[in-house]
Amino acid sequence: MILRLEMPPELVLRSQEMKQADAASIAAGIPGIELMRRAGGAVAKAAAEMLTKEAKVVVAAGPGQNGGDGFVVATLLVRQGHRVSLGLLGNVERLSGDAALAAKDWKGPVEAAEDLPFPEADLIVDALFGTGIARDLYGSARAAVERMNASGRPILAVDLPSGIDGDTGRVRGVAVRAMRTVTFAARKPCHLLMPGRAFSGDVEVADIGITSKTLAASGGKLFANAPSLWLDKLPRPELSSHKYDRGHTLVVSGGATRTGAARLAARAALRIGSGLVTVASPPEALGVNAAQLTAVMLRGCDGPEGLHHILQDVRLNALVLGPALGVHSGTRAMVAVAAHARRSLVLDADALTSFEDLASELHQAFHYAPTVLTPHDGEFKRLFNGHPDILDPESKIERAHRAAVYTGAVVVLKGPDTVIASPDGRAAINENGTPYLGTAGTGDTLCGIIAGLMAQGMPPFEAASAGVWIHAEAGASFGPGLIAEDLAELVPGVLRKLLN
Ligand SMILES: NC(=O)C1=CN([C@@H]2O[C@H](COP(=O)(O)OP(=O)(O)OC[C@H]3O[C@@H](n4cnc5c(N)ncnc54)[C@H](OP(=O)(O)O)[C@@H]3O)[C@@H](O)[C@H]2O)[C@H](O)CC1
Ligand SMILES: [K+]
Repeated sequence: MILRLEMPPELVLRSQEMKQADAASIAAGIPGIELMRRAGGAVAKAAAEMLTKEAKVVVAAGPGQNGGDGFVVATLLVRQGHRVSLGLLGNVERLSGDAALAAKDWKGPVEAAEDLPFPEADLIVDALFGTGIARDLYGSARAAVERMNASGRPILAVDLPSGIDGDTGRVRGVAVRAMRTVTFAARKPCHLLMPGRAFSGDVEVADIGITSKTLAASGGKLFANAPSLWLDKLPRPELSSHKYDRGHTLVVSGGATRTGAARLAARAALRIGSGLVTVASPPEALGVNAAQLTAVMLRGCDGPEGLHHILQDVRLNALVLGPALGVHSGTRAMVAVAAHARRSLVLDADALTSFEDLASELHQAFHYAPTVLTPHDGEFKRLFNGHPDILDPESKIERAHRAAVYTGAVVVLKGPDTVIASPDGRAAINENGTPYLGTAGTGDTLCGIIAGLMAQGMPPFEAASAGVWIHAEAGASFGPGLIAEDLAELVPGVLRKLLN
């Protein structure tokens, strides 16, 4: 992993934002047809890398500008000596704008997409649909995609695989399974969100002359989660700093038979650099915890009143609440005490599901307590049951964003494509997840990492984004056989790569 500090965060643009960037570039003097020629040129270059001379390329073009790109690709590949057949969904007279201009450059026959010989192709170029897909594919559009996939031949997708929704990554009925995708100027959410990420294959971003300034003016709040987004805010211990400078994380433990989650979170908080870590344990679990803790300290904590008493110590500046606390009013009362204590909070598991059907109690509840919620899909659905305005959006980014605005907390909506959303509109999509993290207790470890970063002063959005990335990187560095107990011990290796 080569980390260059000067690398700016990678912007991800939604379809509408991309259209604005297009228009701004055209207004700044780059004709649309020139953008299309550059886009097609980038695809043709990628295709040529995948082909031997004389190879047979089959280009499937659609009725819009994505199809226009396809005409450009076909024209260029013929000039490079390849055998190219092009089929169009719809008829060429109905093409408009730049696509019509691109079609004029194509000197070969325009076949019907339905008749294209996909099985004979050395390479199929998918230029049916891009960001303009407006509904589920049906009829001849659906048939073309199904025949492309059935051919078993390698497919190079233009901008994004046809049938994938650019903003949500969802399959609109059926979608092309591409080996490779060439997109333009910036990646779209579908290249990072599942299943769009899987359908896109290897994604290459081609520079077609749209400046980063134009992109930032058109988008600017959606990012790929990577060190470039938060490395500048990652705590770096100074020689002079001592443990009290690096915060004090408090993890509230469950009852005598449910204490492991708190210890996993506590160990992770220590490993990520929290100066001190304490487990607040119910009296009946003190013995169990004491027998298994060393550098992590231990205090008795009897319910919400006990927590209120402990929090008189203002040095306790970050809390983890939730894992194994139980789904009941006592847990809700603990959350209320923590929120009023104005410390950094990470709420997970039972601290979330205790508010099932009571999400209104979390409405704007965290103004004074920098808070991160870390639900997986199931917990999210239970927590916001009865809030269709939050649950309904098809976009995972939109759901997480609305939950963040509603609660006032940063929301980490976990999955293979975890989305981190802030109430201020920023969001990041994580893509270094590994299936090996799907084992008991890894969520507890993530809570500890995020809380430990906030204990050291990292703001909640950056702490959550960095925590998700570091957590996944640690899991991926271990691979098969990973169990939650391994994760915290793998954090130092990831920190070394980040901080050296
Ligand atoms: N800077 C850039 O990113 C550039 C992008 N380019 C390419 O432009 C496309 C976006 O082009 P657009 O025309 O907006 O959209 P599409 O080509 O993806 O498709 C729209 C047409 O498809 C029809 N449509 C939509 N859904 C369906 C469906 N389910 N079944 C059948 N037909 C469908 C739609 O017709 P309507 O009936 O909905 O009006 C449109 O005709 C982008 O992806 C890039 O590839 C530029 O070329 C270069 C710069
Ligand atoms: K496409």
